[in-house]
Amino acid sequence: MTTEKPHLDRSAASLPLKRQSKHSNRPALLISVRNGAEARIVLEGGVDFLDVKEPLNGPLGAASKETLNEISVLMESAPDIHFSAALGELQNFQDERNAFSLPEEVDFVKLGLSGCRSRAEWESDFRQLQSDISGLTSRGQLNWVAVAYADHGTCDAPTPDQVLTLAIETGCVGLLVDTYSKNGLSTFDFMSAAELKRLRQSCQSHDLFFALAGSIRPIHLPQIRDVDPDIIAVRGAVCKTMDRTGEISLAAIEQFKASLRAVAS
Ligand SMILES: O=C[C@H](O)COP(=O)(O)O
Repeated sequence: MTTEKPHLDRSAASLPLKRQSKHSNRPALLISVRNGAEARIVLEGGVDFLDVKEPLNGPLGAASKETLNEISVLMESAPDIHFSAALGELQNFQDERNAFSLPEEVDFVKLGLSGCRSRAEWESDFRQLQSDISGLTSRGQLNWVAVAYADHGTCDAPTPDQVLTLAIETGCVGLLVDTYSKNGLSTFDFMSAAELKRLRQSCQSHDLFFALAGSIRPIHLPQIRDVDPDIIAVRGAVCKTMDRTGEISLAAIEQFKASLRAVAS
């Protein structure tokens, strides 16, 4: 079992978070969990960001209020680990709005933009939602992460460049590139390392962090080293049999972290 100390200080979540992990010569690690049992395993394995989502509800499927509350209690004893929550897709949020609740321990939120590209008002809807959610939470400030889908063409989402512009204009703290269709294809099946690197550089010049997800596997780590993201975000890679709808395993976390260290060294 690794006892590696998480190296991001949640008290510094107000940023600049970008490049905080660089002294360790590897990107920060985000792992998405779906319940308290998985959160315990991830906290034991060591992580920089604990993210909560329900994979059966979509790539950024929101978890239930009960799950978020259960994990919030665990996060009280992990003050140096960032806590993020997926809120689902902007196009569905109105339906879910009445049931919406966010524990105040959550530092980062992310929302998908599938179905938005062909809607003229998607940017104003995003802004409106940011402001509505601030009003619905007891937190004074939430850190928003804009999500670009590498397979935007298959889910009618804005392009990564359009999402980056939105992120800059709406005060997001970071940009996450992920995949919408969790069907075995990875971000690298849709975008080259050079394209991702260019996005990372644009993020850097606008003081945004750049996070990379999308069925990332150890085989992608050499390309990822080239891209040099601030954060690598995974779920499937640390699940038993690498099935993101399955259970997270401590052995898989340790193996993935060992691969990360090997590529970084
Ligand atoms: O936020 C990141 C996602 O949970 C990544 O999930 P995945 O590795 O199964 O594509």
